[in-house]
Amino acid sequence: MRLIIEAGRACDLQIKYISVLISPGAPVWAVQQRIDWQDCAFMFDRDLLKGKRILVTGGGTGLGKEISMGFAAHGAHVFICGRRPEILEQAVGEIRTRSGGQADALVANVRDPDSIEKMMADIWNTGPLTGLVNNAGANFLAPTETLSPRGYEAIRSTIMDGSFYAAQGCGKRWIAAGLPGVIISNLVTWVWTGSAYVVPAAMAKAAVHAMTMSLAVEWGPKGIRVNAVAPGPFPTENAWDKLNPLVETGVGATQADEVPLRRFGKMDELRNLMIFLISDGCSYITGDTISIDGGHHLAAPSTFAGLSKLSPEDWQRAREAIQASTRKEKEGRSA
Ligand SMILES: CCCCCCC/C=C/C(=O)SCCNC(=O)CCNC(=O)[C@H](O)C(C)(C)COP(=O)(O)OP(=O)(O)OC[C@H]1O[C@@H](n2cnc3c(N)ncnc32)[C@H](O)[C@@H]1OP(=O)(O)O
Ligand SMILES: NC(=O)C1=CN([C@@H]2O[C@H](COP(=O)(O)OP(=O)(O)OC[C@H]3O[C@@H](n4cnc5c(N)ncnc54)[C@H](OP(=O)(O)O)[C@@H]3O)[C@@H](O)[C@H]2O)C=CC1
Repeated sequence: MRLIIEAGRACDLQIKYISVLISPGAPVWAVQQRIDWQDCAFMFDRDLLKGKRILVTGGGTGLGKEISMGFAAHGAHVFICGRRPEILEQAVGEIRTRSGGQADALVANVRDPDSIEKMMADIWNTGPLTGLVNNAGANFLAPTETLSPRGYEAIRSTIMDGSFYAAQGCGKRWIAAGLPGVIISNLVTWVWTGSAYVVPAAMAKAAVHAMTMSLAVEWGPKGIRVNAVAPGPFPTENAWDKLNPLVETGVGATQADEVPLRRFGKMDELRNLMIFLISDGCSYITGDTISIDGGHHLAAPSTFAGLSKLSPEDWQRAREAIQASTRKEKEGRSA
């Protein structure tokens, strides 16, 4: 909680500065929304994604919700999925209201291929998708020697299996119908650097990086583009609960001060890259993983290497804090 407040404070500073210019006295969230849409409107035509139908896995929270918001605001019909119906319904309401665009939610568990297949069939019943964003993710800090098979499996299956089955579900339908398509996976810069203490996530994201290059070649002749983005730190509630649960866990990966651009990423910046990559204007880019991290991974503090100073007692407290966050999430799940 402390660290979320810190991230919020860093964000507030930027927002306050701009709020003086735009709307003095407006609540911070309202100013933020107005700034977000202004920036997007300057960057792209608001009809850029008209006619597109895009699934964003894990689109009910965090980066997935923000990306979905950007697509819908540029004319796309977005579909979001996750395991918590209430969270998804809230997100759909927010996306429709803020973007003025179209959004629908489906409950699905990307760790389960049958659940993904059912979701794809349900979506295709109303028309084909034109794009997929593999965004659903799972992660928590832990010394690798303490991980149980179930802990490893939870992370690997969400990231690696989920991205594979979702890509395959779309790809096979596009190929059968002779339709083009676009796939973008949301990775992390650890695909190049690795990271201590989040080894299953670093491994699984690297696997999806390999899938990106491989499928770009296999499906390129069929008109299917496959790319990925590798963000640096963009603070979200869930990611920070799982990756920065204690005062002691504030090291390189989740800190802004060693990013060469000296700040966290902004949602608008990620949205702009995603809108570009999924649009027809980007038709000659495939097989690439594009970093969006303010130069973080090149300056080398972008991992959790600094956590080697934690004691076993610190790790126990970290584990309890992370698991309290997971328990809170689980209360809302129906899949
Ligand atoms: C340079 C960049 C900087 C920033 C990079 C940010 C990169 C971001 C990556 C992210 O993806 S952040 C996303 C965070 N959001 C989530 O993780 C949402 C989804 N999370 C979940 O579903 C859970 O948190 C889960 C634990 C991953 C899986 O849930 P599931 O219901 O399957 O789990 P459980 O039954 O609760 O646990 C399974 C297994 O895992 C063990 N475990 C859980 N927490 C810990 C821990 N902290 N340490 C060690 N082990 C843990 C748990 O004990 C279970 O194992 P068993 O005990 O049953 O053997
Ligand atoms: N925040 C950051 O700084 C960075 C994030 N990323 C990546 O961005 C993505 C989003 O992260 P972020 O927004 O921070 O975190 P969130 O936890 O907010 O997002 C993860 C989303 O995935 C969904 N999800 C998790 N497991 C499953 C599952 N089995 N089936 C369906 N949906 C699932 C969750 O919903 P539910 O639990 O309801 O199923 C949630 O909406 C992740 O892939 C992450 O690795 C990459 C680099 C940096």
